[in-house]
Amino acid sequence: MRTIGLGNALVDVVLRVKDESVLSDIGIAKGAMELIDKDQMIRLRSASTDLSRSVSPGGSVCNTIRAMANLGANVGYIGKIGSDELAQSYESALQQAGVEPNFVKTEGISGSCTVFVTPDGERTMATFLGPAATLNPAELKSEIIRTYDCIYIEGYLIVNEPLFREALSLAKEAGLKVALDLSSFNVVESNLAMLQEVIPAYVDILFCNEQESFSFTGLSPREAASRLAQMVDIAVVTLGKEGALVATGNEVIPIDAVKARAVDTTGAGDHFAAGFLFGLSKSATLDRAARIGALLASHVVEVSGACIPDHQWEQIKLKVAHILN
Ligand SMILES: OC[C@H]1O[C@H](O)[C@H](O)[C@@H]1O
Repeated sequence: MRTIGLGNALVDVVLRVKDESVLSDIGIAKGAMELIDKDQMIRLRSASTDLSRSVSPGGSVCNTIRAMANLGANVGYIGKIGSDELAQSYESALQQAGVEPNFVKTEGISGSCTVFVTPDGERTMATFLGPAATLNPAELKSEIIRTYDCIYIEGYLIVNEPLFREALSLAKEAGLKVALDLSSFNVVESNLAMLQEVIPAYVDILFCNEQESFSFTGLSPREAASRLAQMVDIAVVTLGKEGALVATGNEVIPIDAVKARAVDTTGAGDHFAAGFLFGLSKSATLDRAARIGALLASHVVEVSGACIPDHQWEQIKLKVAHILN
């Protein structure tokens, strides 16, 4: 199964902060993602009293696609970047991982996400979309999309409604499976009606975490998983340390988390999705695919930022092969 990702191409600047007061100072709810403009981004970064900061390629779907490529999957990515150094390093990080990049390029600085990591490891994000926000439906190339079997889209794109709708209908017309991640509880709350319309109509595989599933259904995780499985073929509700629920038809399969010493939850859901989609691409059962997801999530939460270090992949691949066999 060849999978193409579509998302906001963003460079992450991960700031470890000493307590949650930073979040109330900047007015972002813990665990949420809020959009900010360039001036706000500059102000935030210079005002932040962070304990440490690191820069790495991010963007939710891009994290998933890069991790799938590191496992050896056949994957591509569509996103829009600027003309700065960040854009160059972003593109080469993808190429190095083996992703087929399909970037639309424009003038100016690339989008970036300021990720605040509090001492409990939770991440809260302030995103300057930059060029990513201007990716438009005409820039989606159907001749590229139709060479894939599955498209993976992030819920963050809902704010760009024409693009979001065009991607869904292009993919469906071309016979691709559509996988969607709900991205953030506040994105779900602000776009509930649209999601209620498009999910049953277009989506085959839905990923969300506990908060997002609650914002969408108002139900407990297990009830939500069952409800979502009435709308899509496969619904995955991730539960952090409690593991995940995978639902299909009338069946809900609980999946244990893989124990980890979590320092930063950035990219945990993205890596769960990577492992799960990789498993499906190898015709694994839902249980095994989700166990690969849990494995990848356990690795990424042990590092700062959303990138598992290169040297860990050989060992991860052995563990994945063990799960698949
Ligand atoms: O899911 C985590 C990702 O969301 C945002 O898109 C950040 O870029 C981060 O890497």
